Amino acid sequence: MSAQREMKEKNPWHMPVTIIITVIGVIAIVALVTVAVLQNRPLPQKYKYGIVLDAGSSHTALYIYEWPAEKDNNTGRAEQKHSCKVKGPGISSYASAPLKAGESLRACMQEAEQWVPERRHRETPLYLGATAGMRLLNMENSTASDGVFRAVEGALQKAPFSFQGARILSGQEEGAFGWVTVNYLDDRLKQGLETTGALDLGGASTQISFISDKFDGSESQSNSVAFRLYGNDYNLYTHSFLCYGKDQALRLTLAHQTQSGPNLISDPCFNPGYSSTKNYSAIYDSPCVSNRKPQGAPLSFIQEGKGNFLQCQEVVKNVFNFTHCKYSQCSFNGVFQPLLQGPFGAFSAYYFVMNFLNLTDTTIPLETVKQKLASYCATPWSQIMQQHPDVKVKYLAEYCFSGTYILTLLTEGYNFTSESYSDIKFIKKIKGSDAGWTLGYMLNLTNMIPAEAPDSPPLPHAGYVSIVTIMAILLLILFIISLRPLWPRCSKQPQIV
Ligand SMILES: Nc1ccn([C@@H]2O[C@H](COP(=O)(O)OP(=O)(O)OP(=O)(O)O)[C@@H](O)[C@H]2O)c(=O)n1
Ligand SMILES: [Ca+2]
Repeated sequence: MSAQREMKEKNPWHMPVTIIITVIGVIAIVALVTVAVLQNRPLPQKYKYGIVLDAGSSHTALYIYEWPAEKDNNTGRAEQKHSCKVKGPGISSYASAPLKAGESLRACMQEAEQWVPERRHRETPLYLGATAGMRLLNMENSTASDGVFRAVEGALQKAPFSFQGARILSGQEEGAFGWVTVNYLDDRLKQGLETTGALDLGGASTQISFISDKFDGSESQSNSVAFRLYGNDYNLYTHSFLCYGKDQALRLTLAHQTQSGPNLISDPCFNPGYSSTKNYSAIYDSPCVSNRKPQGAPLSFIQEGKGNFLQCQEVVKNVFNFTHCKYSQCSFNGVFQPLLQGPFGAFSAYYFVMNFLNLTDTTIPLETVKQKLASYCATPWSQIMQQHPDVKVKYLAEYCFSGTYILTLLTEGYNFTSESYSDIKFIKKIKGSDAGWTLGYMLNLTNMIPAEAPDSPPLPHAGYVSIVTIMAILLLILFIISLRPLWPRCSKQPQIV
């Protein structure tokens, strides 16, 4: 008993000095880790916002983007926080009542005031970009398009945001910014990965944009856009076909079918049993077809559906001109196009139409897709209406035409084959943000994509915390080992009998 007590007394771990040193050591290490971790902890997130109005030919939509405030041009990604569809038609339809174009935006602007925190309102940039509808109106009647711009500018200046102007995007910009959006959202630009081509189908124009290894811009400079993004150089091929959006293309096919000014056309692109009276002046009231209006045509004609996909395809082919090409290769209408290089993301009306037709799966062979579309086109109009009571009749009536137009544009126009068709993905959103030109447009105007790769901290925060903790534990172990001379030597000592 007394030997045991003696040993206890000699055990340095029971000596006050050792205990104090150990406690101080442990406290110092815990304090070191805590301070290091807290000091370098990411600051609480603050967000910035940007608003873009997409004034398309068929409608206007407002998009609100949000991104972490400290990381504008670094690692944070801008994301779509909210979107609002403006009620009514596109702003170009208000040519004769421009003030109404401004008024139409009010409801969505009020929504934007709710979605962007009030303290950020004044610094939030607001842009309006108009596309093919306003391009056509400007060609047709520039006074009217100026009037529409004045009215929408007046309405947007009243908003509490930092209005940065309303303008018409060039076709090149529309194509290029759509491509930037898709690749930015997929994180392909920052990581320097292989990029995705962008296919955008609107109501009045359509864009195709992709990187082709065979394209350096020299063969057709008007189709070339050069970028330096995150330290990588890109030479993008892009083309916008004005009048080849879905609605204008329908006018082109109707113009083709009404060349001789008949009272009745039997239209293979509409379901059997569909019948509608249309005004000649309404069809030809667009610079895309105005010069083709037949002389002495009656006021109106009756369009009757025949529902024949193959015949519809023949009618649609007529809107593409393949007779001339001054380059090594062309898509159509004498426009240069390098060899297709996928993958591709196809959005806007490509998605709306193919999604309605249940044909977004491109792993299905192209022949099967055509058969399914043929069977949709042959379905009686009464049955289609019965099956889709909630779909707008205008859209519903046009899906056979639209599906046929999309397949014809892709295969005959752009030269997609049965194999390369599967390189296309019909998409609406990427990681919660709509595919379209608006995000790319805002990123460009706010300089949010740097030309050079941003400097990033050598270690992410989690890695930093782990290393500091491991080092501190190692120090503690070292410290304990350094106290070894003071360790009790009793337990393993041979017993002397
Ligand atoms: N559920 C829907 C929604 C739209 N559409 C069609 O899709 C086209 C509009 O596509 P969108 O990308 O919104 O065109 P805009 O941006 O308005 O036109 P643009 O880009 O040419 O200016 C219109 O023809 C419209 O009839 C459709 O078929 N089904
Ligand atoms: Ca559009």
